[in-house]
Amino acid sequence: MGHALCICSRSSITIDNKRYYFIQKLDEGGFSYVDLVEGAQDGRFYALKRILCHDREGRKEAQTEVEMHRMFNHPNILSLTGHAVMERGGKSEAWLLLPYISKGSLWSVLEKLRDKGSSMPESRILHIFRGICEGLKAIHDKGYAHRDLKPTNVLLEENDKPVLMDLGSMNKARIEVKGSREAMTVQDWAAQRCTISYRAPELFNVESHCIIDEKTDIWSLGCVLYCMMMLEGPYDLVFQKGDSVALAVQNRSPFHSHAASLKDSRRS
Ligand SMILES: Nc1ncnc2c1ncn2[C@@H]1O[C@H](COP(=O)(O)OP(=O)(O)OP(=O)(O)O)[C@@H](O)[C@H]1O
Repeated sequence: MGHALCICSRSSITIDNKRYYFIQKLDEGGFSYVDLVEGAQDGRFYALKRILCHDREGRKEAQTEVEMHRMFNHPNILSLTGHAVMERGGKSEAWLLLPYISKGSLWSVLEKLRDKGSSMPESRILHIFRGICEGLKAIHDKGYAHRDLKPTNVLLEENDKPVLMDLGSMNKARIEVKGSREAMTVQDWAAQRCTISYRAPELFNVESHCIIDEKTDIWSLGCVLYCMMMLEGPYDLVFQKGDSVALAVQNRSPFHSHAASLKDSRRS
């Protein structure tokens, strides 16, 4: 575990005895802030993800995210350069130092194409999709599932190599549900940690006696492929219109619901 962290000046931090300069804010996730920092020694850029831990459970979750990164050494899974825990005024933050991927997320690339009225060529879709599959396979081969695969959680390197990120929702692939209380716990967890428009149907209404496994990722993978082809996810419109994604996912095929929503939005 990382240690020896201090704030040396307003604009620099030290992790594992190495100093990093703050450059700019990059993004804000649902559970974290991400800043761009530069290594004082190596001159490289890194993304510093600061996860706010409100309680012991939050600290445990952040620690799990660190362990998930450490479990993999795969070209399609984001590696972890360093890690530290910062305690301030009774609150704690877990800091994850990650290699900075300058091209940003797959979603930002798709958004730009959509804004230009362009599309992604099939060969490019297949190249990116293959890399995502390889990263996912590495996770599944170790008996884990990502659980929050979506275009904003795939970073693209300059050569379009996809890198899976945000391992904060990852857990053991096989979850045996025994009884209604356990089913509700899994369902509530999924509602918090698995993005609604990419969430597999079995996580919306978890049955009292069932096995949840890595197939949840395969559902999300299909939604990501759809998004690369259509420049929006199959349930994005349903979500934007405020309709029930849970119903759309469980009762209708995505293509059907997407086509219906498109028709509706054209009518209005
Ligand atoms: N290594 C990186 N290189 C470049 N950008 C990054 C990197 N890590 C994170 N980001 C940016 O920060 C955003 C938020 O990061 P991340 O998804 O890990 O946070 P989160 O709090 O778990 O977010 P979410 O609510 O989407 O689950 C990403 O969508 C991406 O734009």
